[in-house]
Amino acid sequence: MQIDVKILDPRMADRLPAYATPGSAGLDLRACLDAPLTLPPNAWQLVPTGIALFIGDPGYAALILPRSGLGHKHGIVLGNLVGLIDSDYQGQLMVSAWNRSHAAFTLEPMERLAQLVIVPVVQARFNVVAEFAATARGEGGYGSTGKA
Ligand SMILES: O=c1ccn([C@H]2C[C@H](O)[C@@H](COP(=O)(O)OP(=O)(O)OP(=O)(O)O)O2)c(=O)[nH]1
Ligand SMILES: [Mg+2]
Repeated sequence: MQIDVKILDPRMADRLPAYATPGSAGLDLRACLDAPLTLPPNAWQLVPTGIALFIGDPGYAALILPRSGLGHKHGIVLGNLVGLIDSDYQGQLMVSAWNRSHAAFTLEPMERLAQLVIVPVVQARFNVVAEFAATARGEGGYGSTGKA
């Protein structure tokens, strides 16, 4: 599929998100910063990416996810845990960078900070009923099927 993109910071012109390998699901997003940004332990900050996407089709959305290496090795994850980009959003993609570790971490300008995944979406309509059709599970949850 094709998605319209705006380059909001000229430095992004030759750094547009790209799939690193033919099988990649994620597109890396960069920290479009003018200077290094140090996040003390347990600090978070909204980081611009320098680009805007317009997905345009309500049958799709984008998710912003942490990068595994940064998250596991340095504790740099997302302040909102997962970012959800609506198909009608046209503003700059922003990444809430959260340093959940006990050590300060410095983000360098243009460093790959997080990743974006395009996903299909179903918009549901609700049908109000008094009773649901019976199922084997019914209202059972939270371990109701046993341990083994
Ligand atoms: O990590 C994120 C999460 C969201 N957004 C943008 C795109 C999204 O479409 C919009 C709104 O996000 P969301 O609906 O999750 O936030 P909200 O707090 O419910 O704001 P709103 O009232 O604008 O819907 O903000 C980002 O740029 N980065
Ligand atoms: Mg919202």
